[in-house]
Amino acid sequence: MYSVKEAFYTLQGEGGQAGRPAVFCRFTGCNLWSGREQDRSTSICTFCDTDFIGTDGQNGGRFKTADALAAHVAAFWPGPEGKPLVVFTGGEPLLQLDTPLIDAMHARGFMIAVETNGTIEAPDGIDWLCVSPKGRAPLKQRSGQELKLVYPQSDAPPERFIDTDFEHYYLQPMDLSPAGHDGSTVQQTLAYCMAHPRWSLSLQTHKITGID
Ligand SMILES: C[S@@+](CC[C@H](N)C(=O)[O-])C[C@H]1O[C@@H](n2cnc3c(N)ncnc32)[C@H](O)[C@@H]1O
Ligand SMILES: Nc1nc2[nH]cc(C(=O)O)c2c(=O)[nH]1
Ligand code: SF4
Ligand SMILES: [Mg+2]
Repeated sequence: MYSVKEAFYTLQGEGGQAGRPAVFCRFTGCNLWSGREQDRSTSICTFCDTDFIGTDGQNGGRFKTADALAAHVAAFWPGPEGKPLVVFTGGEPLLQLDTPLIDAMHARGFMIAVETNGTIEAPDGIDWLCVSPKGRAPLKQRSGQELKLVYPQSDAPPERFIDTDFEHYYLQPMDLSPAGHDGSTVQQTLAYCMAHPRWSLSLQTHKITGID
């Protein structure tokens, strides 16, 4: 059984695939925060910008089989043009994404991208793995296509992650508004990138353009 908060067609907003049309499938639940505001400040991950509780979002639901969920996701791709892309996110997608679902998406011609916090080792077969380490959480998944660290995090400085094996290294400014703070972290982040040029800036472009 898979629990999905929401599924929708949009553009990937972040990282190395930013701008690319994709179907997003957001799984319910996370291992680093309950999703309840009263637990935010005492959680390992405190700055999350996402509602991942329940199955009540747009096109959300519970799916008994990998094939049923793959068919649901594939139905949002608009037609035969281009290589279809699905982004599995959450919550924490690696609590639910498994080999049968990977195989069912590949069987439908999809490239599979995943956004994970890196605390759970990824299954084989993911085509674009984005790992985004969180605070003091141990990093188990140390390779992939991109490491995309939200910056700044006092418990997770960029220096801690240079001994990993990713094709691309991004710093993404922390959006402080979900936790009720104002102020921009963009200038701090671009200054760090310019001083440490192994890192590139990732902006959350969907928030700039106003899409999901
Ligand atoms: C909501 S998370 C879901 C996937 C997974 N649990 C993770 O943390 O990578 C999706 C992406 O949004 C990023 N993110 C979450 N809250 C953010 C915030 N307040 N500012 C900037 N990026 C944020 C995460 O680091 C991650 O790269
Ligand atoms: N457009 C868009 N791009 C995204 N990239 C990662 C997202 C996520 O929440 O995982 C996200 C999202 O929520 N929307
Ligand atoms: S690990 Fe990801 S989904 Fe979980 S609370 Fe943090 S940003 Fe949100
Ligand atoms: Mg998001």
